[in-house]
Amino acid sequence: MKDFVYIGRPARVLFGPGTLRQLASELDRLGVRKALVLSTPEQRASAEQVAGMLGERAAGVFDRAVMHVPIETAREARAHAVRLGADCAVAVGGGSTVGLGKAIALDSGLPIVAVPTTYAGSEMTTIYGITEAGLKKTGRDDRVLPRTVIYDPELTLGLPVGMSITSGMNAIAHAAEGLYSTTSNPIIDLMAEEGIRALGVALPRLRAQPRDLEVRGNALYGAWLCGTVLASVEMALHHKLCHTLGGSFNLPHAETHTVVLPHALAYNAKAAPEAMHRIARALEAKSAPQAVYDLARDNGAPVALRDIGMRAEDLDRACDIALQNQYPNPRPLERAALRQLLQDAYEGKRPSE
Ligand SMILES: NC(=O)C1=CN([C@@H]2O[C@H](COP(=O)(O)OP(=O)(O)OC[C@H]3O[C@@H](n4cnc5c(N)ncnc54)[C@H](OP(=O)(O)O)[C@@H]3O)[C@@H](O)[C@H]2O)C=CC1
Ligand SMILES: O=C(O)/C=C\C(=O)CC(=O)O
Repeated sequence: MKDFVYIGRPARVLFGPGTLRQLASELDRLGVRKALVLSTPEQRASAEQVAGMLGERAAGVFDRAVMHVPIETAREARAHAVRLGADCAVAVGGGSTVGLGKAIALDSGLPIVAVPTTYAGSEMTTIYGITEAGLKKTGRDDRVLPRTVIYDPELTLGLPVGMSITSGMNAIAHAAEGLYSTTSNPIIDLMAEEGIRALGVALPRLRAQPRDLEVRGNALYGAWLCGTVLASVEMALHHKLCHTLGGSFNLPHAETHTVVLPHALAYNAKAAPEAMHRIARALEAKSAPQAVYDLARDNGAPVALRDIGMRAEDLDRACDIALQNQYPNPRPLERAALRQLLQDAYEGKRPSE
């Protein structure tokens, strides 16, 4: 076994159908009086429902969360929280809404309670992202880690199937890269493999029965594990490529993860055989890159960058950007091979092994 460093972060997780009803007692535990409830404009009804459950303890609803947390929105939300006398924020939604909560916490230290409704995993991490003048800055800070996470599968029943599959693939990507991370460790590896296994089983079932609470619960369980992996070890080439494609070419987050992952795994396969073995074992398959590709394709998710808004003429530039400020990766980044990876992902080719 190699030497390693393991860091355990505080995590208080309430898990199960109906756990949202414990929100008020969680606020008591945190010693806070009034919560600002955050959501996207489209999920305002859920936020209103949560505010309704809190009664007088709801300071109000701020429904302007959007992807990648524009700094203007974060400032507006912080000002809103101050104006309403909120001493806590409750983020009800996916990574975009949790991200807005984190931006508030980063500046103000306000405690966050996260109620995730996708599988992105942000609720388990100290990673924040804020976009200013078109550039997304990310960092890690303990202040942004939600104090309590409520995984209530009832709230995910309405997550559209397509988004559920791609969001689940986003989670699998955290765990897959965690397994070959330069900072991996045996405890996090266990979570990574189990997270991939849980989602590998849940996603096809979820496609068939999107309103099955047990299946939704299994998917959230996998997402929790995969989010913990993202929080605990450094990510590699795959995340770098997705951040390039999302940040510079405005491709949709979860779909981009879905398309790129098989190709990033194929790129790293020979350099990380043990990780590939564990990913393949978790998905009950022989080849990790092919298994991940098949999981996406067979469940109706996009498999080609050209189908999610990428232009062929931008592939060279994407390759150049991905080569800058590289994330540590098991296989060194070679321009020609990386350009081929992007071409394969653009065309949606199934990896050859
Ligand atoms: N800091 C971190 O550790 C991490 C950060 N992220 C960040 O999070 C963002 C991506 O998160 P992701 O969750 O994919 O994206 P969003 O939060 O934008 O949610 C994705 C989609 O899911 C829909 N949705 C969410 N909840 C429901 C629901 N209950 N019912 C119906 N639809 C729902 C949203 O619809 P609508 O828009 O209509 O609300 C949206 O279209 C990115 O900005 C990414 O960088 C991702 C992972 C980790
Ligand atoms: O970009 C961020 O906000 C931080 C991390 C992630 O988005 C992780 C991911 O790519 O899913």
